[in-house]
Amino acid sequence: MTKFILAIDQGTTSSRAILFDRAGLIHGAAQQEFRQFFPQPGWVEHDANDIWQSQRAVIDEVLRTNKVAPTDIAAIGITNQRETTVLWDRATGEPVAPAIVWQDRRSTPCCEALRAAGHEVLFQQKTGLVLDAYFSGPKLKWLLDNVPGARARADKGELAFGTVDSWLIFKMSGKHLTDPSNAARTLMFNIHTGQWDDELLALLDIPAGLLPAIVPSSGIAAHTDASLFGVALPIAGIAGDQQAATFGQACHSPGMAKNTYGTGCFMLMHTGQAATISQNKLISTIGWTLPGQTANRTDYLLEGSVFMAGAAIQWLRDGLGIIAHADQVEELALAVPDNGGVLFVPAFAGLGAPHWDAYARGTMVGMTRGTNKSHIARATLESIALQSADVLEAMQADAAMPLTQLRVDGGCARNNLLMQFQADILGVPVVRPVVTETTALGAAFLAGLAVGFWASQEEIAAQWQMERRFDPAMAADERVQRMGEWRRAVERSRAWSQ
Ligand SMILES: Nc1ncnc2c1ncn2[C@@H]1O[C@H](COP(=O)(O)OP(=O)(O)O)[C@@H](O)[C@H]1O
Ligand SMILES: O=P(O)(O)OC[C@H](O)CO
Repeated sequence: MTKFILAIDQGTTSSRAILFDRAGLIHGAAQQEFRQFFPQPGWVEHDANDIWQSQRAVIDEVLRTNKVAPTDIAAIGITNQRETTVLWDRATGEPVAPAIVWQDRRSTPCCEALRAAGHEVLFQQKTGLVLDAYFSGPKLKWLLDNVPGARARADKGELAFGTVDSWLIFKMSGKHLTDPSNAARTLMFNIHTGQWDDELLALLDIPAGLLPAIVPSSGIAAHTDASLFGVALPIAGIAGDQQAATFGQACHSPGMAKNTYGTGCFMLMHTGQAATISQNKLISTIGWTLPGQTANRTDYLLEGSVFMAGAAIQWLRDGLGIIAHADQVEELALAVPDNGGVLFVPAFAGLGAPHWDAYARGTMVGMTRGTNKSHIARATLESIALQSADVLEAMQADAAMPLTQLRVDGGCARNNLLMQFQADILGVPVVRPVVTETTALGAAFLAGLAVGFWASQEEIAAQWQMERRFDPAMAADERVQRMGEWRRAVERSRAWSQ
């Protein structure tokens, strides 16, 4: 009897492979960082071969170090950094250009031109997204327009486009596939019909022949080439990393939400089986598609991304040098009873949801002669929670669903002071699970459901276990006053570099 699901978690800076047992607990994990390229200001690239080779290496390592045979694995689940765009030669399997990473801004002029031509509402209605360089379609157009010979070769059917899930599946199985949660991040995919959209493809000037076939997020999509593991293993789960984390946090029904506190913050709320198009500058996205008894069932999410969260803690470490390790920020902040009136808006790269102000810049206000580094540490931690509170407020205005608890994960979620302040400022309990590798767990769950390793979504949800709950302790009037102060600080940061 097989014992494990192998989750492949291909992130922006590292590739991970994690083995999960039937209890949904981690049996073993391996991780490897890979190279980042910044060839011009605003450009971020990966070598797609590095992505595959680092992923291959950690898969081998996790099997070897845990003495797990491929025959012990019931299925593989894949989750990945989203939007990052790979273009490769179908015949040789070699990339024709560096992969353009989600953070890369080079396709901004393409988005501005589409906006100027009046297409913004069409894109938002069909894709749930804002017309922004973040997403894959404009990145793919840039590659076709700028890599010598690429457009002609694409027209002849020689090339294939994919997000990172597609690329890894191609490398493992030779199949050209993606799932709706990844396709929904491209500005080329209609989230209501679940199909690539010809009208949007025409506006972006992208030939449909480049695109992968769409398969459900949970279901046997392909088998690995026998040469990889000696046996053909089913690839049975596929989802973008934030959607996978939402699934792994068992946010399976409307109104449930999770927030991942990593470099940035990604808050996603389940909104049911029809898309809610945001009126408050959030993104609507597909969470996952599960096979149903008669038809596939698609679950939709609202998403808000905050650009600077853990990155602001890294700035305390690397920019100011007031801590040596991220873990020290809690102790430093606890050396003072409060922020001493200091507010910090870490808009180093502008503000993301719900402000979307590319010209906002980092701003610290309220300092006096008594301000010290502990106040700054405290204000930095508070800024992570306050930015998340802005996103949640927009979400609740869109979805009109009261939140009963916020499930949390990611590197900064280890910080108890931050989690308590998050509960206080939201007025909602914050709940941290035992397994915080929720991204990989979500991919494992999707794969395990497809092959009967787990019987049902209910069985999975029952495996979710709380490690700690933070109950709100702040008085309502103080909360209102603190949010008011925060709004004034955000106003001061806005449009600064314009
Ligand atoms: N104890 C802590 N308190 C606050 N932030 C922390 C702590 N430990 C780590 N971090 C932050 O967590 C981030 C890393 O989290 P992770 O989930 O691995 O992010 P990513 O997947 O985006 O690389 C770093 O930016 C780091 O500054
Ligand atoms: O790789 P991460 O964890 O930084 O996630 C990246 C997101 O998927 C980008 O949308």
